[in-house]
Formats: sequence, structure tokens, C-alpha cells
Amino acid sequence: MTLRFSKMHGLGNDFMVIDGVRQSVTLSPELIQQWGDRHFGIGFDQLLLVEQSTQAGVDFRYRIFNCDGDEVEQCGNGARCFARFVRDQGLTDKDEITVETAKGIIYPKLEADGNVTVNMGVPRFAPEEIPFEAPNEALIDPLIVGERVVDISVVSMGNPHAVQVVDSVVTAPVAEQGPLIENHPRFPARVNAGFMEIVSRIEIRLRVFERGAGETLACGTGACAAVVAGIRRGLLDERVLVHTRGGDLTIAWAGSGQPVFMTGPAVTVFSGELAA
Ligand SMILES: N[C@@H](CCC[C@H](N)C(=O)O)C(=O)O
Repeated sequence: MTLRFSKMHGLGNDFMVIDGVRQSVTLSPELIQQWGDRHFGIGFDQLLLVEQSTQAGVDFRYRIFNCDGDEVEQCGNGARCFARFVRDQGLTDKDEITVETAKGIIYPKLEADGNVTVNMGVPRFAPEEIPFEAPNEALIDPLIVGERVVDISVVSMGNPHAVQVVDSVVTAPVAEQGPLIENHPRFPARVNAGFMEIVSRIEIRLRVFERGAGETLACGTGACAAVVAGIRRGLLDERVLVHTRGGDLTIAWAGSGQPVFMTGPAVTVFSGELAA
């Protein structure tokens, strides 16, 4: 039996995308690790599995797996690639799609210029919603990381993020602090660690050490979380251009209780099939 898949990316954050609507797919953490290996497999940061929705009135469900094999709740660059995939594969003819994720419904929209805008939902900050061990919700939490104390802002975009402001993304200690923050005991479900350089009130640079994948060239939910954290800290305006190592995203957030909107590209690199 063969399994058809597409290799896609959003700003270099790359995905293996599988149509689980027309194919039957059985996954295991070991298989995902094997396929995700960049030398012995296909190579990707995340695997995306497109399925039929379990809810009436919702177009699809999509599931997200980090390359370490763990299933996670949300993926911003993946959401844009999901939307491009279902259109290009003829699974829908809609431009505005509703899709169920492990943490609620999100709304991708295919734009006329080829970009995809996604309503990523309302960010959450309560420690139990991250999850983060803290006595109460705060804009900034000091976190002991190795020998240092780092000021982080915690944000859930469905998945957990810890964002810190740095002087420069070039010199930011991403490789040193990333794994320590990811696996910090105050984050019982681990966390994605963001390093944000403020360029102006409408522009930032961002690197993210992702939970379960290491540093990626871009992280969509990380960009949403960083902009939300920057707006709440009074550092940014409502619409921000985010420079990642793989390219640019536009993030917009009107403030408390409002959803975050993310706009950026989604690219298919190739389609293939493997013996399953
Ligand atoms: N690359 C993603 C996020 C993927 C999941 C993340 N590593 C997690 O474990 O929460 C994005 O573009 O948002």
C-alpha cells in the first residue's frame, strides 16, 4: 500500500501534509520520528493530518504532530499550509474554511494575492490555560533559566508560549536557553520559547525555539504570541510586521478578548508517495 503526501512550508517552517479524508492513515510516534528525520526520512518540523470534521458545520479537522512524535494543539504556519492543501487537492472549493483543531476552531481565508489569513482565535493568559505554574496571571514573570533570571510573558495561542524581549535576535541565546525554557519545570506541558527584538512599534524580529522541534525558521503561533505580549506590554501597535529567519508575517490584534489575525504565505514544495 502507498501513502500520498505533500511537502509544504510556511516561511521555511516545513511540513509533511497527509490527506486522511481519502486515505486511511495509521500513525505512531516512532513512524513520525522516522519520517521526520532529515537524513533518513522525509524531514519536517511538523506533520499535519487532514481529516473529516467531527462537528456539524465545520469543514475539516486537522491534527498536528511535532517531529518528536507528540501531538500538539495548534500551528500557525501549518494552518496556512492546511488551507492551501485542501484547495489544491480539491478537497474544498471554498476560500474561507472552518477547521477544528485540538484547541478549538480556527478560520483560514485564502487571499487573492496567494497569501492566507487565519483568524487564530483569542489568546489566553491564565496560568492554568498555558499551563504554567504561577500564583496568578501577570504581564511579566521572572523565570530562573540556568544561572540567569529571564523576564517572560506567557501566552496561549492554543499552544503554550514564553516570550522574552532581547536586544538583538542575532546574539539572543536561543540555542542555550531554548531547551532549558522548553523543559522548565514550571511548564508541565513544556513550552515554545520566543526571543523578540523590538525594531519599532510596528516591526519586530523573532526567533522561536519550538517545543518538540528545536529552533525553526519561523513559528506562526510564536509570532502571534510575541505580538500579543508586545502589545500588552505597551511596546507595539495593533498591526505588526514580524521578521522571522524564513520571511515575514503580518500579525494583527485589537486587544483583550479579540482574536489574533495572521497573514503570510503557504508553499507546496513537492508531492510524493511512500510505501506504508
Ligand atoms: N510551527 C508552529 C508551531 C508547532 C507546534 C509547536 N512546536 C508546539 O509544540 O506547540 C507554528 O507555526 O505555529
